[in-house]
Amino acid sequence: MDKIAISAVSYTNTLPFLNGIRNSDVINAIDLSVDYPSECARKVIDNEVDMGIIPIAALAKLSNYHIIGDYCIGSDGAVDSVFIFSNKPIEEIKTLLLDKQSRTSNGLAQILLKHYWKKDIEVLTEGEADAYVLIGDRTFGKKNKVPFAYDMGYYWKDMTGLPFAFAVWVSNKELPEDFQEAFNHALAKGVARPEDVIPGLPVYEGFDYHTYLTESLDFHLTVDKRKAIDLYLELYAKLKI
Ligand SMILES: C=C(O[C@@H]1C=C(C(=O)O)C=C[C@H]1O)C(=O)O
Repeated sequence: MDKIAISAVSYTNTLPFLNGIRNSDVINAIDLSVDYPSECARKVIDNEVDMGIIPIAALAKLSNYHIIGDYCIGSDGAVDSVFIFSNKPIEEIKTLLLDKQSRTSNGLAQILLKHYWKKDIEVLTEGEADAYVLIGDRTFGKKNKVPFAYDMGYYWKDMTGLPFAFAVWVSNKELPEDFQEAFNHALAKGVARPEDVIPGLPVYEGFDYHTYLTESLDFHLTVDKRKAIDLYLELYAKLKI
């Protein structure tokens, strides 16, 4: 059988998964690329790959998809790498710049602004704005340096009482059952030892990888995270985007 083409997120949050995959025989059955999340989504949507860990917002664009395995990039409250950063309090912002690398958090920011902060703002994809969305490693250590930082995992939990799944493993076609099992087993091995990926990572002042990987991130795709995905997709569908 041809190798299964997979696009994985290129951020630290996915390193435990990649560690599990690379230390398992499943690596011989796949063709792996790493991309930023919106590009992972595009590759799965355009059928350039068979599977990826893709932003949940992209599920709205897939007519036929299969969630693979029991893991996700998620959090139960503050995640420490998905923010709205701003020079003024969020109550005062009028414009929001989106992050080209994101899909879920771009939608989440708009959901929170509408339903949590009850604000109608203008959304920009280019140029200067009062506030901006930023995700992934580019946020590390930034929350103490920017005047206002809003962790979207925290505000989602405050609004809904639910944890959140930012990205899930998804295929755009039915994949063999034995592959799915082996892949899920590799992911399980990786997330059982997330701290194994820390040695050698770049240092960011005020950012602790151990806390991030073992406490802030929560890789288990639980029933409540699946509820959060359904609720997010319902609210996302009602945004004017
Ligand atoms: C926790 C994170 O979750 C992510 C956020 C995503 C998005 O906004 O589309 C997609 C994948 C994840 O990388 C992060 O990027 O820091």
